[in-house]
Amino acid sequence: MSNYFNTLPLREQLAQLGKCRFMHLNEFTDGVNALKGKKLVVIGCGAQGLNQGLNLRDSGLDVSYTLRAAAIEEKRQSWKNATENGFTVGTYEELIPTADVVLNLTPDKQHTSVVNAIMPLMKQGACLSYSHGFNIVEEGMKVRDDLTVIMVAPKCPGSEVRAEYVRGFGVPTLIAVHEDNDPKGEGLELAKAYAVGTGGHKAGVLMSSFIAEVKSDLMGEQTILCGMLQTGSILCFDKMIEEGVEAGYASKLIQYGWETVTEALKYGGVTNMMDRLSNPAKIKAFDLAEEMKDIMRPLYQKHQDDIMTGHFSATMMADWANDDAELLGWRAETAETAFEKTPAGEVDISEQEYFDNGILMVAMVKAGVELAFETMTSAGIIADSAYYESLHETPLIANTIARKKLYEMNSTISDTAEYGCYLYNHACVPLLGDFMKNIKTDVIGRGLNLNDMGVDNARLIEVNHSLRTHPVEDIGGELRGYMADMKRIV
Ligand SMILES: NC(=O)C1=CN([C@@H]2O[C@H](COP(=O)(O)OP(=O)(O)OC[C@H]3O[C@@H](n4cnc5c(N)ncnc54)[C@H](OP(=O)(O)O)[C@@H]3O)[C@@H](O)[C@H]2O)C=CC1
Ligand SMILES: CC[C@](O)(C(C)=O)C(=O)O
Ligand SMILES: [Mg+2]
Ligand SMILES: [Mg+2]
Repeated sequence: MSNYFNTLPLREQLAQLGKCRFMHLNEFTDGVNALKGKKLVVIGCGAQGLNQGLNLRDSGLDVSYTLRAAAIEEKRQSWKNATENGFTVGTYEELIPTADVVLNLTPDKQHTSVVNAIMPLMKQGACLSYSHGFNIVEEGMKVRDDLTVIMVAPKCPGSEVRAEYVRGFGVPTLIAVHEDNDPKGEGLELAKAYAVGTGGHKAGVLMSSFIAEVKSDLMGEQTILCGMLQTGSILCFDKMIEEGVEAGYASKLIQYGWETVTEALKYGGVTNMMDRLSNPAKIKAFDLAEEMKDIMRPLYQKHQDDIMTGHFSATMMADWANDDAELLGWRAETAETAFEKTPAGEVDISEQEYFDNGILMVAMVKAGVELAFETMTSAGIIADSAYYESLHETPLIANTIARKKLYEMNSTISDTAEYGCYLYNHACVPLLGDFMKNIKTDVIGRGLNLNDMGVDNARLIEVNHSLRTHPVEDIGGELRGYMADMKRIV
């Protein structure tokens, strides 16, 4: 097996990267019909497996779980997740031969061995589905010619896939059919029905390609979504402690601050998040973000370049072959950071105070979202997809930090995202070292404390214009518009 993307001619690589079309609700009038009466067998019952399975069953589909033998014998957490929710659980030999659709929801590292184990057991003409295309695109997995291969990738953590469905809505989802494996031409109909079953069609479905999904998903998770929030948490906390801010206050400001400031992002993009600041604070955050964008741009470009060339996947796979030594080392190191070990204090922080005393955090979110979006789109990722992988998903990841800090974020996301997050963090903390030397508590911890809130009109107009005309705001306004429309329909 070798990197599939790298085997394609350039024009085909570009065509696949640029494949992305927002699908309208009227393209889903057939609902889950293409999957009705079919047997869906999910492999793995973790973050995505459990939550997607619950939604698909509630949408009237026949869902059961197959787990590796040891998980069943030892009644592991995955076995408990499935059985306690009333699902049938069986071994590969018992369930895979009965499946019309096999949903591979095991960690990416396991895909080659899992797919090789189940392929000989799969029915002639059945369908194999993924929620992330790493195995196909980066490892070059070849799937039996008679099998249809699709992808249905929710653009959010598994917990939100379920929570949004229960609220009567869904999460934006990217679907794709592997062009080498669509023998009966039914891949798209199956993927659409699956997206309806998870509720994704209500929030927005992008019809894309395995390649575009992998190259954008990896980029988002490594940089703004997880890497930047981890780096920002560590740097902001350490700075506040160095400057004498009370530790419990500093811990709380960060743990809940990301969630609060990105809630504004969710409703009205970067513009609305920045509008929550006073005029002098907005100009300060804007300048800090511009400075950080200049410092971090080469790092964002390196991550995107390494993802495109396959350097990133080769590096991570080398770690897989080395018993995850780097991943486990970084995980242990994160658990020992001062931010992680300092509990949030019993102190009240109002919603507005998170903005006023977290100007640097707002600037970090702005810089990270814009850089990730700019870097992805300049590499050929379509704006809709880049928006979901930068701005849209940031609040969903911030929610996990509010629950249980970086531990919760890194255990909720996939192992692939966790590895990329640490990789980014290791490069970004030293990169921002000199910048952080000039940071004081006026922008993190205590606020500007100005007697005169006046600003120069011309400068404010310039800043507002720059915020409102950034391309992430254009596509964001359009896509959030679809989501608001659909919320009214539900
Ligand atoms: N985490 C997320 O929110 C997102 C994940 N994805 C993608 O979804 C897929 C699943 O990821 P995620 O939900 O994070 O995975 P998890 O780590 O949460 O769950 C993995 C499940 O697979 C089982 N498993 C692990 N190793 C094996 C193995 N060798 N053979 C069989 N089963 C195994 C585990 O059970 P046990 O160990 O008990 O056998 C567990 O039930 C990945 O492709 C990921 O990239 C996509 C979008 C978001
Ligand atoms: C952001 C990380 C993610 O891509 C996701 C939840 O979408 C993952 O792989 O977990
Ligand atoms: Mg993702
Ligand atoms: Mg991912």
